Amino acid sequence: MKTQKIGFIGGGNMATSLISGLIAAGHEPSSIWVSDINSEQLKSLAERLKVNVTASNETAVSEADVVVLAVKPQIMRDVAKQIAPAIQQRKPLVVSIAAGIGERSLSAWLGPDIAIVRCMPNTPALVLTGATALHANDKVGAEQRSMAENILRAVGIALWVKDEKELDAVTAVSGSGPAYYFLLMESMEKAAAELGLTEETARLLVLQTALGAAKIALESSETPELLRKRVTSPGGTTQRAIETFQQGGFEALVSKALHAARDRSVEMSNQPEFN
Ligand SMILES: NC(=O)C1=CN([C@@H]2O[C@H](COP(=O)(O)OP(=O)(O)OC[C@H]3O[C@@H](n4cnc5c(N)ncnc54)[C@H](O)[C@@H]3O)[C@@H](O)[C@H]2O)C=CC1
Ligand SMILES: O=C(O)[C@@H]1CCC=N1
Repeated sequence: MKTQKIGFIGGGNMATSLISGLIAAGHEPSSIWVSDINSEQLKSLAERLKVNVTASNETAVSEADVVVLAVKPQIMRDVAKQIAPAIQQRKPLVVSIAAGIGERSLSAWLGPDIAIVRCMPNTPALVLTGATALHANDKVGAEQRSMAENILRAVGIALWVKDEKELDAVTAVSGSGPAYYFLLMESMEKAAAELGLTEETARLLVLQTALGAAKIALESSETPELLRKRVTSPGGTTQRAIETFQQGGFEALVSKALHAARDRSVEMSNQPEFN
């Protein structure tokens, strides 16, 4: 894997996370190419990460065994059509991280017989704690599957899903998920301030508690429900808070929010510009 040449089309937030992770995992910066229309972004990537940069998407493709499409979904069609001749010539593995763009659309834009892996990463990739789900089209061979998996594994966990449709649920759970936890952190910090704690104390207690809860849940063989019950002394403070959450419809609201995100993902993939 370490000798694979990887071309990133788009060098923004997610691409920068992936590239940082790949380099931290031992991938040679000299075998990574990044193209972007933003010259400042390219300059910063070249200086900080010592990767090859270019303003030409075709050049990034022509150097690569794996091409990672990391531009916004809204411009994916134009970018894919622009690089299609270079892709057809080289036939690299194409890995797309764009939300809502289906393999059928990518395949139509890039031309026939292209091995495509579509995936949904999340922003904790930036701190090497990402969660990504991947799906491969029927042109992807075993070696290419492990190439794609290795790229995403460099920034966290990577799991395959059988059906491309599952990526809509994945988007609702882990793609958007960091924002849900941030919302809970924001709300807890505000409430802690109302209870008289300083901003700094509130922030540190909320963040360390989130980290501790995630760590204990990951390291324990017990379910979150059981772990919650362990914190909840009968008749105590936690019980009072949990009852307040449940009386306010917390679980139903979480379910409604995830369904709404999943439905939006489906809706986005049906938009004319995504097809
Ligand atoms: N931010 C998130 O939480 C997640 C984002 N994604 C997906 O990752 C992709 C990238 O998102 P971000 O990195 O957050 O966006 P970003 O805006 O930080 O990066 C996109 C980059 O593409 C560049 N670009 C624009 N037009 C271009 C062109 N014609 N050719 C080459 N480069 C061009 C921009 O200058 C920018 O640097 C999106 O498709 C998004 O759906 C996936 C999972 C999570
Ligand atoms: O909000 C969005 O549409 C993208 C997909 C997952 C995270 N951000």
